[in-house]
Amino acid sequence: MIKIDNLHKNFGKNQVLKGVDLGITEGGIFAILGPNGSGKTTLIKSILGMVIPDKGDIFIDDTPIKKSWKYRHQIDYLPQIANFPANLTVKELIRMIKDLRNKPGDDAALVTSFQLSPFLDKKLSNLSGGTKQKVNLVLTLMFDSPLIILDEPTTGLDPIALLELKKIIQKEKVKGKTVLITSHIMSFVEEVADEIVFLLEGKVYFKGNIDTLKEKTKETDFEHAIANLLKENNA
Ligand SMILES: Nc1ncnc2c1ncn2[C@@H]1O[C@H](COP(=O)(O)OP(=O)(O)OP(=O)(O)O)[C@@H](O)[C@H]1O
Repeated sequence: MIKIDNLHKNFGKNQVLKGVDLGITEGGIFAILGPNGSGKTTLIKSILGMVIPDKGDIFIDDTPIKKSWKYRHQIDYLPQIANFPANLTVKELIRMIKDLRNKPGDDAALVTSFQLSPFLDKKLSNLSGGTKQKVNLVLTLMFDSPLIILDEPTTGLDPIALLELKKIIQKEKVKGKTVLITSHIMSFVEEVADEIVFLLEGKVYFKGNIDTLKEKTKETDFEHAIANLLKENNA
């Protein structure tokens, strides 16, 4: 579904991606991990065409994304930081995003799952951080696209919302969707991810499932296995 060849991206002197090669097959949940600043968001934004790489190619369903934009209709994206127009109500924002995408969106079940009904007529500026994140998730997950990209979806969520999010992501996977997630919450990653893609030093340092990672690092616990990857590299 996604193929990335030798991707490079610099921001000035800061070489963030230094030859990323990655293949993501269709169907399943893939966690993109790595220390702060390792380039996870840069990689995601490159896939979305929001960051233009200096070198390398990205293919989605065998088509290069360069100079193309139509492929983005097939992607539902949750940005790490969402900037909502403060004066709109939640209901108005949901309607606006549906109009903008010109696609039917099924928000009702998500509003129920995240217990957002009492907030529908409230202005976005009056919502708490966690409630804003739930709205952000509704805006992303209400469309039925084959590829879902979630940048730090767990930020600010309470335990009930976190449980709902896990259920929703698993349901999407069962439907055959491909889900890319970044998260610093290792327990969440361990529960949902089929595969780990670990970025370090601008490259994919490890790709595989959690059992393989544990074997490779000789750790029985996932969090320690990840820490071990970093130690191994002296990062
Ligand atoms: N638009 C930009 N202009 C300049 N530097 C940028 C820009 N976007 C990202 N960077 C830099 O690129 C590096 C990678 O950032 P990125 O946000 O991709 O990392 P990340 O792995 O997602 O980090 P985190 O775990 O903290 O979210 C950082 O050093 C960051 O400062």
